[in-house]
Amino acid sequence: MGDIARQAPEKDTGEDIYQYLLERITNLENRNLELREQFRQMESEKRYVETQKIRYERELRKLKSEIEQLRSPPLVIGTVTDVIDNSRVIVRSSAGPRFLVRTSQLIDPDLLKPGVRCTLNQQSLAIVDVLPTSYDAQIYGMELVESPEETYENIGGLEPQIEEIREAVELPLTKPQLFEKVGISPPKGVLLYGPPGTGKTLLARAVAHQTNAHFLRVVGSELVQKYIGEGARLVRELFDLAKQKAPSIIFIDEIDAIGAHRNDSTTSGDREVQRTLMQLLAEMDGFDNRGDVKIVAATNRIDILDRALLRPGRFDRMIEIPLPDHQGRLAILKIHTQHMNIGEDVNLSEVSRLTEGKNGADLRAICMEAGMFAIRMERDAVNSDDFMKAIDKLSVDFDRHHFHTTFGEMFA
Ligand SMILES: Nc1ncnc2c1ncn2[C@@H]1O[C@H](COP(=O)(O)OP(=O)(O)OP(=O)(O)O)[C@@H](O)[C@H]1O
Repeated sequence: MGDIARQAPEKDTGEDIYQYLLERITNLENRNLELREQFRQMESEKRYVETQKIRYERELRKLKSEIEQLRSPPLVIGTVTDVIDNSRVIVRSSAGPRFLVRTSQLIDPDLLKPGVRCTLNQQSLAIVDVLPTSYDAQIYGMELVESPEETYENIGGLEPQIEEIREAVELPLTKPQLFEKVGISPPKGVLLYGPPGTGKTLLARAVAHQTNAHFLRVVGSELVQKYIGEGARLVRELFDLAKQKAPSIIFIDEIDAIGAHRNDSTTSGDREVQRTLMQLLAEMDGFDNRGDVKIVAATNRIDILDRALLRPGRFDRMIEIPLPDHQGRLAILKIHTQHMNIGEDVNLSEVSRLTEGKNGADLRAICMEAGMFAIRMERDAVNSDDFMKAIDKLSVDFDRHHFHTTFGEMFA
């Protein structure tokens, strides 16, 4: 600035004025260049802030819809006992009492006949939906797969655990005569326990694949939270369906949601959980362990499980699925990169060394993210740098998620 504002020379010979103007023009040009550069930088900062804004808006929308979902009350199941007119019917709720309820205009009045099952809003008790009369596993969030595609080769590490589950679940299904000859009963239920994302579901699916069995998966928390008063009935239907589809493997994920130890069941939610657990124990007790239905359950919280579940004849075989060690992580990384175009500079052993404490699900995410970095750079092979960036990104995401969870819990 000082240069530009310099005073004109006192001696105003033509030569001096010419020099002065030339200098001034050069200074102004330099200044112009500087300002242009600053402008370019600010433009790019603006673009960066705009993309950040879009990202945060997207995240906000996602979190809002999650909150919305969490806030929407669970539905009560009922059976229509009487139809008064097009807008009013009498419904017996699954918890027992009968109500005169209104139906929404969205529901075809022809569908509402005595005996039809429907869902009711927990607060207003208005009919929200009509359930199909035929048994439909999917409405209860059950997953039924004829024979899953996962095999033991898709599991990295966990060799001793694979061996154990093969003995406890696969052998009794494929060679029951071995147990008869020796005169011992195979285990009834197998409990897989360990931190999340370590391959418990994967292992159960692989056993079902190996034995050509149907795979029936339910999530403990959904059994008791999705349809109030239905938990025990769902457990009964789950076992009926498993017998009907035998050979089959029932997989109960998050069993701690129904099998947590509690001292007093005072709230109605607790009683619901208790009823569901009692039904599960009853089904397991009335079950022939030489049959061709096997039960596998999984939990991240073995410490809170009710001891009743772990008694002989119930989940009496427990298999720990720990976080992978260096060799385990390397094996998992090899599985998840086997179809990727990996550059020669990638050292998976190094990636494994840098991902201590990560689980199988994280490692899969790192491989995918590394692939995304290569795509963004329009390369067709993934290089070492992509993996390093993916590890950094996943660690940041993990910390952010952890922060949100802890922060959320503080205000819950
Ligand atoms: N040991 C492993 N080998 C290969 N892939 C794995 C392994 N563990 C986890 N994964 C990957 O992570 C995904 C999630 O793992 P999975 O659902 O089996 O974990 P989980 O232990 O059942 O977790 P949760 O307790 O959260 O239900 C799998 O589909 C798989 O792609």
